Amino acid sequence: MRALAEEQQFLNAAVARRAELLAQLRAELEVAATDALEKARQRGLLRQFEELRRAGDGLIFGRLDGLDGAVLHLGRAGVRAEAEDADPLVIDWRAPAARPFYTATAREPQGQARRRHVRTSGTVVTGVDDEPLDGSVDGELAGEGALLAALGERRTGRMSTAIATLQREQDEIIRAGASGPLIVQGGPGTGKTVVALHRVAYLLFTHQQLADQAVLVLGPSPRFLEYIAQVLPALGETAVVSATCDTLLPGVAVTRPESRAAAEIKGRALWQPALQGYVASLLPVARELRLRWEGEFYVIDASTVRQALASAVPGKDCHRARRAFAEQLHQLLADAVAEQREALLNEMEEGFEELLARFDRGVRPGPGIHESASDVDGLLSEEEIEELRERIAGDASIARFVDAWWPVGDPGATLARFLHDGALLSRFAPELSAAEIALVTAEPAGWAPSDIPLLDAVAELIGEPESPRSQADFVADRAKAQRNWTYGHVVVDEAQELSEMQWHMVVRRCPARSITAVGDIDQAEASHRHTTWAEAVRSTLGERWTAAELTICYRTPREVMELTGPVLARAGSRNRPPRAVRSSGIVPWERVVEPGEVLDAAVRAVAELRGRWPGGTVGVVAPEARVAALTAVLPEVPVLTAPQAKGLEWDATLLIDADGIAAEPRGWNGLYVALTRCTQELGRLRSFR
Ligand SMILES: Nc1ncnc2c1ncn2[C@@H]1O[C@H](COP(=O)(O)OP(=O)(O)OP(=O)(O)O)[C@@H](O)[C@H]1O
Repeated sequence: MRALAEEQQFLNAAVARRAELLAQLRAELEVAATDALEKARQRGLLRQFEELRRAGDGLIFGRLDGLDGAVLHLGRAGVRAEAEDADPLVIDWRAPAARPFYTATAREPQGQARRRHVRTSGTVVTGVDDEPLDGSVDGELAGEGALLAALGERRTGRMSTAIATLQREQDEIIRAGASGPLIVQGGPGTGKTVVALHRVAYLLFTHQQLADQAVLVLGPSPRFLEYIAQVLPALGETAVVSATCDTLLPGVAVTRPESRAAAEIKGRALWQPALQGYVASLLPVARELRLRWEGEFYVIDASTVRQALASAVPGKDCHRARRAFAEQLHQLLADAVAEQREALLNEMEEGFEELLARFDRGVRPGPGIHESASDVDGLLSEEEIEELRERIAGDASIARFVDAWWPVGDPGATLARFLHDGALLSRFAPELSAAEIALVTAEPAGWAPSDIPLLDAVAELIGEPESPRSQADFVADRAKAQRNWTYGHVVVDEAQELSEMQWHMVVRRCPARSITAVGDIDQAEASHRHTTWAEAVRSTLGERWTAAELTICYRTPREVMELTGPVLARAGSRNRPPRAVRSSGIVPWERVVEPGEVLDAAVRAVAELRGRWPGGTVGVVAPEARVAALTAVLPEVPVLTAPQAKGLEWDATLLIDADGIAAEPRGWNGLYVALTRCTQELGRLRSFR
């Protein structure tokens, strides 16, 4: 009771101080910014304001009592004390000082005597959980009571934050350095998504420059992005773009499905060199160029053109190479004009002194151009040649000449032509068999998911014409609008699904390779053939990545996890399912029904589950062939295939026709996913076929 009153008193003070700070920030933000510096400051203030505004819920959630008597309160955002030089009233959960809250144990107390979880509802403290770190209790979990309470809560269908109950192995990944790729393997329910999103919040807090570069979060499906949507703003982050691999290219949408065979072929890394070769073959071949300038023809010989191409092309995309070549051509033409004039003058000098004198007067430079030797001998000075070059560079007919000689296609048309031409495919992708080429060329028009990374690769090779950049206020909007935006960090969830070409697309978005990928290689459902992370990333990251692992399953109760071992083995995995942290006390059940009774039995079972989990969620997972019929009779619950259920969770799952799921492509992996979606209860319906 004393503890509750003590924390209530502290929370009251924090609430009052937050209100004060919000009022101060609001007043500062009302003053219009005049210069760039002031605007940058205002953006910082706005960020602080937003963070503090959102921190109303969870203003404090924890407290550390040091062995030295020091007391620290932790919250969703930092709250400054009134006195300038005083310690903060509440420290942000991402600050280094907050770390022992997640990592201190009885064995390694890190200078702490006690960890306290403070539960609040709005501005009222509803409970405290004390955990002494003096060795009197030695649990594996940090704040076990609070964690189990959080895990036992009803699922709302939207993901919630876990800042109060993050565990040590999760915290280590969240706060890991971000200078290179980190791949996190974790079985179902081990908190991979939790870790990925909290890591984004942590990195943005710790590395302020990331707020200007934006962070990209890639998820497997729009449904999944919706599921996690409110977690990041709740964590206080706005500089984040979330997308799926299919929606990464501005203005491009997937318009058709595809076969697994086609997706597998088009996901292979071989397309990267194949597309490079094909796009390079579209470069113009050096030849003599005849250009017209102010009524005269000028000739640039083939070897000069070859040299200009050789210096313009390497290391550049087509648009940039063409711009570099055009610049050289402008100079070459200006020089040719000057030379021709010199030759003409020489000729004239020989026989027509009088004419020369008149001509010389005629080309006298205009105001602003310095007198130079040319006025004396009729030659063009360097300044005049420069002025001439500028006129050539700005001339529309010269630009048209370059465009016609060096046409740069649009990425979509370029890729479509390539994919539908068997001769080109066998020339540039010799690894493909005749049957594979036939399959690719027979694909209909329009973009399938596996075309998007190819399109991205071609777009990168071709580059962008010069166009104005988005001026949107928020960095996330600017990043989203620009295909070749360089992100400060990329997080990939369900990364096991990525094909090699999709991995290329990810790396292109962050050439510095500040990437965190989380996934479970055993839940892979996509058509590629990887069974290890090393295989999946060999073509993009090589050996240069760090591995981390999550080993504890927070979601699925022990009773259900016990069913998963044999399924995982049938999926061909050498891994063991993660260890479940808790038991629900509910034994998974199974009913066997006649084939004609599946729909009725499903309706009855869902009604029972919904009755048993009021205020919670129920999800149904079934083989694809059964989804439509089940959806028709179960309009109130999601009915999904195993791949669609990936990453989601419900209080109770009804699994229909496990054998049917196992018989689908990569079906045992799918069944492993389906079994592990529930937080409380698993029911199964089986029918004889
Ligand atoms: N430290 C934690 N505190 C509270 N809840 C947690 C914690 N870690 C994980 N959870 C909860 O456990 C569940 C599973 O987490 P999450 O979805 O991140 O797992 P996952 O590894 O991505 O699972 P899957 O691979 O099956 O999609 C979620 O409900 C999440 O909120």
